[in-house]
Amino acid sequence: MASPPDTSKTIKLERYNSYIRKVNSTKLLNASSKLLFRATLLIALVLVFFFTFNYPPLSDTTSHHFHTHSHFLTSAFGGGGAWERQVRHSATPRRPNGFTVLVTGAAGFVGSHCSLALKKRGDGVIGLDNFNNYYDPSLKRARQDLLSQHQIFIVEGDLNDGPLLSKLFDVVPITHILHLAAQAGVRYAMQNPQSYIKSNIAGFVNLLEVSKTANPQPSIVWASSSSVYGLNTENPFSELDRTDQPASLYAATKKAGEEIAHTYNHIYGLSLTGLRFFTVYGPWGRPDMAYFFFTKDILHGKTIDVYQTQDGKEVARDFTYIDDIVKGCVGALDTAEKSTGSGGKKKGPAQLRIYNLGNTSPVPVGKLVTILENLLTTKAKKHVIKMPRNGDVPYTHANVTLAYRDFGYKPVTDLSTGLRKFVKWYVRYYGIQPRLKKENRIDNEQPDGSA
Ligand SMILES: O=C(O)[C@H]1O[C@H](OP(=O)(O)OP(=O)(O)OC[C@H]2O[C@@H](n3ccc(=O)[nH]c3=O)[C@H](O)[C@@H]2O)[C@H](O)[C@@H](O)[C@H]1O
Repeated sequence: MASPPDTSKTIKLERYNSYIRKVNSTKLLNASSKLLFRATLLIALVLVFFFTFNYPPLSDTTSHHFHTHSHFLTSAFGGGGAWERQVRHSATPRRPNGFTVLVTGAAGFVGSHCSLALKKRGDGVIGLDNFNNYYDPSLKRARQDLLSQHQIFIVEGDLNDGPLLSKLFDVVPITHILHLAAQAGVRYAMQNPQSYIKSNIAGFVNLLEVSKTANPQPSIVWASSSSVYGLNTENPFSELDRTDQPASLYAATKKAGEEIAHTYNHIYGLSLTGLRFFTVYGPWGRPDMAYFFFTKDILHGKTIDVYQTQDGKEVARDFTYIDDIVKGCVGALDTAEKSTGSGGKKKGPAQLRIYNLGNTSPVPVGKLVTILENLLTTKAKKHVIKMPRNGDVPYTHANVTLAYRDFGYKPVTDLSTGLRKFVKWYVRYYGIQPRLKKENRIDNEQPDGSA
């Protein structure tokens, strides 16, 4: 009888094979679990990276945080970009201890003149302007060209764009803000009230919101207005007077600005200086102002409306020449103390100031017209009418004692001299050659209107 097959070997072989199968499946299991683990880790890392640097912000502070990262993102990836380089080049001071000034409204009348003055003395200047069409934007573009000839870059954007403002603070260490962007114009407020709320209230608050979280906080000088004196009769107007009778929405939004400034100074320690400008005029001025459109209308033989008060008196303004205003703005910046807050909390009381910047010698509008007629050697067609109830006030007259005391503000340009410079600029800019008297002919004037 054949011996039974030696199954022990078979069993061993089977056991060995099953062992090998187990080992292989364990190896396979290990390999695939390692692969799975690495894939999970990679996905987790990608998600962490995405949500850290790209998740849309939920709030302003987040957006500030977000923009810090997004800035990090661009620079981390070497994405400094042409825009950031332009901003930095424009904002870098060229003098020891120079300022880095954000000038809002830099394509505007006062903003462009101040930007040039600050840049020429070696401060860094970065402009912000939305180039709106309240008046002919081509004039704003022409001012922009003039500034770019002096290496001043204007960022095209709106005061209400929080992320953009935060980004600017991320890109350059702004030490001062000269806040001149606003919806100006006393009479226009009756046509477009919302524009005054958007720019003069919401825009200002947005700028203050970004400033309070900046580290370090900037010192802020901003444009208030002589119109806050409204229907006051005590003159000359003093900063110590009550100012609770605004005659226009424009004036009310500027007055509100002064109260908002007090609040952000009190809570967050922002250093704030308000400047009450008195009917500023000069080369590169605003076409919506009487001295400007009177010039245009006289040259084109159009009738002009010369206002009188309700009781038939002459209407007067303390017309202030742009070069004097620029000195006032720079003086206010130079004497502005540092803000005392950081990270949205104040460490101590901060400077809060208000100054009149006027010419201290009001002139009736009729006299302004006479000066223009002489300069243009053209008789005006005048329509003398009662001042419409459109927010206008009978007169303004500035007491500038405080500005003189604190930063040596001293206006030196009378209306005749200032209007002569304005007319010289006007006829050159618009390519008009009226029958100007010899002394008014264009001679050695600089492109920016300075003699
Ligand atoms: O100090 C300010 O804070 C303001 O100044 C400026 O306002 P105003 O002083 O009203 O200047 P402006 O309009 O040039 O009228 C000049 C004179 O002409 C009279 N006027 C005006 C128009 C007209 O058709 N006829 C006329 O007689 C008119 O009654 C007035 O007496 C800025 O526009 C304003 O943004 C704000 O900055």
